[in-house]
Amino acid sequence: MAQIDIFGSYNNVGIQKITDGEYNFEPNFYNKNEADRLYNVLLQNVSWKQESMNIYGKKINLPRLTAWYGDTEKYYSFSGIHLQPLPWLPELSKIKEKIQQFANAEFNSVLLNLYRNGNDSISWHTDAESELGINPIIGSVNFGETRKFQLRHKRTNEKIEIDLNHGSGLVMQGSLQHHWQHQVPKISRPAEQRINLTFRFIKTL
Ligand SMILES: O=C(O)CCC(=O)C(=O)O
Ligand SMILES: [Fe+2]
Repeated sequence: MAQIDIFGSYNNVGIQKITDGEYNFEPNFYNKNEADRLYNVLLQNVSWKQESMNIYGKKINLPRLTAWYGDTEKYYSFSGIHLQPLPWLPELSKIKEKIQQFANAEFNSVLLNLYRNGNDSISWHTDAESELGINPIIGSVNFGETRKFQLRHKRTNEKIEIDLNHGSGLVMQGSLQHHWQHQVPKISRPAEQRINLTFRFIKTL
């Protein structure tokens, strides 16, 4: 298999069964017009916040803006941040319906990330918080700048890279969250803003 660099497979559209997990990538989840419209609606109407983390007593801003929407009785925490979801915006509910169909799964909340430029990022982590249960299904939708989404197997260090383009949809499922970490690294080239939505199902606590 031809390897361009340390990351595997660039040609990874559709359902991909990988070591210890699977994902489904659809670059044309939304057409250009619809993606353009949703990008603008979300940029303007989502309540973007600068959240911070406490690391060894120091307040560190996350390198991106975030927002959290969902069924209002759900509570969620990640990286030590406790959030109470905002009630669904109409456009977010519509995106939820569409990604539910694609993922063949139900979601009750969405975490949104706004990467303002190439300096914004999310570092290696899993979405395997206990509230999400065993083998969580995560539905991701992307607007704006194309950014690299990287997966890294925790044991074998195997790596996969997916370009998450404007209007794309990605579902991570199976045991993927337990065996693979993912990240969106910083880039040095000039970059426009990017909006990512990750839909999740949080079990009632
Ligand atoms: O921006 C992305 O594509 C990934 C975001 C992510 O991993 C997360 O919010 O947990
Ligand atoms: Fe994640």
